[in-house]
Amino acid sequence: MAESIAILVTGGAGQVGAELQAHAWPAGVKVLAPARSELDLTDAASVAAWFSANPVAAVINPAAYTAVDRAETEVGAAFAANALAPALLAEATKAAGVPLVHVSTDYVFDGQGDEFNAEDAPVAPLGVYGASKLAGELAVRSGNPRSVVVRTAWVLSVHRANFLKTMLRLAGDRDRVSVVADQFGCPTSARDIAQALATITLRMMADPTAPTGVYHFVNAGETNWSGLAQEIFSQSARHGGAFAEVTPITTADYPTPARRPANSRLSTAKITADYGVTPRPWRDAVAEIVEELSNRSVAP
Ligand SMILES: NC(=O)C1=CN([C@@H]2O[C@H](COP(=O)(O)OP(=O)(O)OC[C@H]3O[C@@H](n4cnc5c(N)ncnc54)[C@H](OP(=O)(O)O)[C@@H]3O)[C@@H](O)[C@H]2O)C=CC1
Ligand SMILES: Cc1cn([C@H]2C[C@H](O)[C@@H](COP(=O)(O)OP(=O)(O)O[C@H]3O[C@@H](C)C(=O)[C@@H](O)[C@H]3O)O2)c(=O)[nH]c1=O
Ligand SMILES: [Mg+2]
Repeated sequence: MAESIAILVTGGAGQVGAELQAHAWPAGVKVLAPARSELDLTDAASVAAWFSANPVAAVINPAAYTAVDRAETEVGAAFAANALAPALLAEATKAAGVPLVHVSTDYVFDGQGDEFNAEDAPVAPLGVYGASKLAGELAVRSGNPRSVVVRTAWVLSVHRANFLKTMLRLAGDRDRVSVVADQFGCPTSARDIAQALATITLRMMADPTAPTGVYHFVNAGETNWSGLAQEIFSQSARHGGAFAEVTPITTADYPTPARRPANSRLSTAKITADYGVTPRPWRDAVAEIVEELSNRSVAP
């Protein structure tokens, strides 16, 4: 039997990391998802030791510090995970001669205008999280030219904490939820991102001349957080789950430590053209996640 090929997936307990582990990889591909205790991404010695003990054919890096508001005060932790760790992974993958596929965010943009942002639109993060993720992008691109940075946005899944699960929890004990209606973007299933990352990674492993650089991947269409909340509740109600009326409010009505972009829309034309990845509508992704959560909450 042929030996299997290993891929390192960081942040395996996160939303995207969990979906990458659950992904149906081709026979012969094995995913390694070490715990923090085995691989400390922010420690150069730990990263070097792990790579010398574990030969891999590619690295996918969804690990990140994702607490947007807390990052405003935990600047060191945000930059360690979001900028230093990608720099160390870029160095290690460059030395090993293998591709690095890194995950970034719409929060690198300041959210001017109302167009779908292309990959080369000017970046200007509004907060520490976005600034740390931008530093990570630059470290990846300069540290390993055989790399792809995939920016995504508004990630939803059955895993961990995310906006969808927060809304269902809030609806469990109140009839009405106030949600901002002046920040626009594209909700995205962590499962769909994992699929896109797998497609890119396998192609890069097979073809050293595969396209590199920055790509956007989000589900198709657009909404605002208030519209997303309404869709979550109407899907949930269909399954007999929690429901709340949504009161649309402005950003000014919902003060937070970190500023967020008013326009987070991302254009996906480039990933479709170069990698043949075509996102499904965001409502289909929401429906799948709400259904999966509602099946779980039904006692067997
Ligand atoms: N969530 C979102 O809405 C969006 C996310 N993104 C990006 O997508 C990627 C995936 O996000 P998502 O899956 O939601 O993230 P999660 O917050 O769900 O998971 C992040 C994972 O990274 C791990 N991690 C954090 N810091 C470190 C560290 N220093 N060393 C090792 N592991 C670490 C966490 O470990 P632990 O389990 O111990 O906490 C966790 O498993 C990230 O790069 C994020 O910036 C982009 C746009 C939107
Ligand atoms: C819980 C809640 C949030 N909101 C607002 C706050 C914010 O503007 C918006 C979304 O709330 P969140 O806390 O999910 O937002 P946030 O954590 O900023 O989500 C971001 O996470 C990072 C990691 C990313 O990379 C981004 O793409 C984006 O998904 O909704 C309300 O208006 N009402 C509410 O009851
Ligand atoms: Mg949040």
